[in-house]
Amino acid sequence: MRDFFGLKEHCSTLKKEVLAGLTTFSTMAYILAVNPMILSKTGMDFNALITATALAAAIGTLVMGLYARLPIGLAPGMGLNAFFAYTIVLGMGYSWQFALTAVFLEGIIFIFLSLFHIREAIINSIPENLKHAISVGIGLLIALIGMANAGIIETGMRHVGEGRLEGVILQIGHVTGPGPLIALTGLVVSAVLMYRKVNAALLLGILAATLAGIPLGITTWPASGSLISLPPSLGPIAFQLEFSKVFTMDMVVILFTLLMVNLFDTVGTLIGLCSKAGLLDAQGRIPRAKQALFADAVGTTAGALLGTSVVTAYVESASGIASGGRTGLTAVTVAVMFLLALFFAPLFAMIPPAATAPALIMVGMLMMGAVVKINFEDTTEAIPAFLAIVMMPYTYSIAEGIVFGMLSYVLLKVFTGQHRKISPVMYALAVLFVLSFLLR
Ligand SMILES: Nc1nc2[nH]cnc2c(=O)[nH]1
Repeated sequence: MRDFFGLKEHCSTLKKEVLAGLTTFSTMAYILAVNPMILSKTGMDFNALITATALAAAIGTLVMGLYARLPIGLAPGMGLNAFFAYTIVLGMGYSWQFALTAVFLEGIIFIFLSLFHIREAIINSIPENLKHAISVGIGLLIALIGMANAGIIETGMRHVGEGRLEGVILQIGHVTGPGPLIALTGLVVSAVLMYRKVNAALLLGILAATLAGIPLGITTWPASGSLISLPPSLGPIAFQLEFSKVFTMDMVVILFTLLMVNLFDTVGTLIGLCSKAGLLDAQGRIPRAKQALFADAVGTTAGALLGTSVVTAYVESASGIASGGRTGLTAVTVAVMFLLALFFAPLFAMIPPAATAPALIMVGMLMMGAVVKINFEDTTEAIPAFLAIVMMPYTYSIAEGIVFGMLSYVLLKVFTGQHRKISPVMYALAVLFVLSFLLR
């Protein structure tokens, strides 16, 4: 097993990898509660969605661990589950069965794209500075998710004179409330342990925050009184595809959106995570990229059959990488935990979202470190990098950040006479991005 995962070659140990897997799982586990909450808005069965979410995550992550052998966890993505529920079903008026069919077709197209090396060509065409910018932007985005989960920041209103109120996108939350208080407690615990080079720093921060939530009343014992239960049946949502409206313009637009967002989210996440783990090769390429993309595609296709939205590589995997995870064994641990979670749903539901916030915030800080590698002297490099960085948290989307970074890169290089620095793949992507804006 040590040879299969290459533990020695990566200077890692069994203990380190399992701990890393537990850390990543603990930062991803919220999806077991949040994904069913979002997708059930379409009328899908909530309990069946818990099982579908856990199984889809386990399948995608297992392929990542055993086939791509990378320390990355997969689960239904938070951007595309909202697109599934709020845009396709509630906005455009389609059935959830139609939306699942779109996800299924997207997964199949992805499998073909990864077989023909197209996705790798796209990944490898991204310029060096933008790759660093992607890591930094993802860091800011996941710190933002953590801060918002904990209630340290929130949307709100401010006075603009004469008793009038105006909406503000972000403001400080009630930092003395229970959520922010346990998050800040966990943050201090994690930060001190990280300084002392304790591998489990992030996991222990989550544990400390969860315990701190008991006296404050936000960590509560399950209503059933038991921490163990049998997995809910998949019956109401599995294998419910509906092919009657496949050949429509709406399906083309939906498929194009799913493909673009999934592709760039996955690509950005893989680059950011592998760079953090020190796994990129001398040319800055992802090891076993084809297999990693395949894991994503298989997870999505299986997920659609089980009854959930697009499965993607999770940026939260940075927490396990930060605690030492370097090989597929980390991912296998995450997958096993998702399978176990099927029986311990009440236990995982006990961890309040605020308690996972410290890990997300600390990981954001670690990913920000790549900022020193960006060339800020040449403005045709610095401006695209800056746009990619800030647009990720501002739009709450890794994919949008990459689009802004890549489009501005192509435009600036062309208008400053440096068009030779742009590869044909970059030109093709720029055209596709413009098209995707026009089709929205
Ligand atoms: N990369 C990535 N990470 C996530 N973590 C939670 N949701 C997502 C997502 O949609 N993409």
